[in-house]
Amino acid sequence: MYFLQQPKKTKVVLLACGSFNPITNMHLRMFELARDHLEDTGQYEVVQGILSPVGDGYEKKGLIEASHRGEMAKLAAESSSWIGVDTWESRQANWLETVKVLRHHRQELLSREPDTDVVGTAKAGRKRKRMDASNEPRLMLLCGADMLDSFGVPGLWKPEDIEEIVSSYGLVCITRGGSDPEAFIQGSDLLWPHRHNIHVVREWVANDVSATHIRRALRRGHSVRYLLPDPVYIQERRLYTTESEQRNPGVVLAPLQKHAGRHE
Ligand SMILES: Nc1ncnc2c1ncn2[C@@H]1O[C@H](COP(=O)(O)OP(=O)(O)OP(=O)(O)O)[C@@H](O)[C@H]1O
Ligand SMILES: O=C(O)c1ccc[n+]([C@@H]2O[C@H](COP(=O)([O-])O)[C@@H](O)[C@H]2O)c1
Repeated sequence: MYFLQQPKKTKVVLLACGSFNPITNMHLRMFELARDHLEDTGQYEVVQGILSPVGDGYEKKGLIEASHRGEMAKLAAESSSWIGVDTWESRQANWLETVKVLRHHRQELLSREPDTDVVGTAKAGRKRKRMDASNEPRLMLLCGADMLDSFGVPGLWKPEDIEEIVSSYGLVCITRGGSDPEAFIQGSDLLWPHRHNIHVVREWVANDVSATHIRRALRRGHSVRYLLPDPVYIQERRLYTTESEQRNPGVVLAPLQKHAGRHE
């Protein structure tokens, strides 16, 4: 009797870059949606999710210190067994293009010491062994549809960076009100050749919670409970009140004008 061998699943690590100012329930939900979608194809096993808050060098209007954003993200991720926060990006002195953040994390994955690959006896001690490229998990960028749309903003992303992201890494994009990722890919000569590397995940439960809405509610003294994982950290430090917004008064990086519709 012959049994068909199950093809080996590709292990995937999802990386989400963004302000997370502050982290919302939807930021965490993106990971769950992406994992279900990829694993439903039968081809992938999602093994890790990484939240990478952008550094202070991003200087976006209303962006509070990376230390606070990172801490809130860490507290939020405590509820997950597979999503974590990596502050490497936010600890860099200057803002970094997303492709550089991806390169860094791929390098980290390559030099990671997986338990299964540890060789040597107790006497010899643990011996470091580099993971070979064949069992290296694949790193993919996770984003919402507005971030995909931003690829089309002239001068915002370098075309060669976009090309590298979609060809060498791959993209998982969660739909978001007001964006049509399929139409965007269809209309882009840069993305179309790499369409098989771009996974569009439809979020059927319309959920357009955004950090902008949360910051606005906080400025007005309104409740943000159930929109984000832990409002206590914010309340105790009086973050996102009018006074705390003075850190980057009026600063909107030229590239960020893409957000003009959603940001005050
Ligand atoms: N409601 C949502 N649906 C789908 N994707 C989302 C949603 N909220 C955030 N994202 C995605 O999460 C990532 C990080 O987003 P970001 O930190 O900019 O959050 P945001 O809520 O859009 O913030 P802001 O309102 O300050 O622009 C981006 O890829 C963004 O597209
Ligand atoms: O790499 C780029 O050229 C690039 C251009 C614009 C934005 N990004 C990244 O996209 C993310 C956008 O986050 P946000 O909160 O401004 O929507 C953030 O992580 C930025 O570093 C990256």
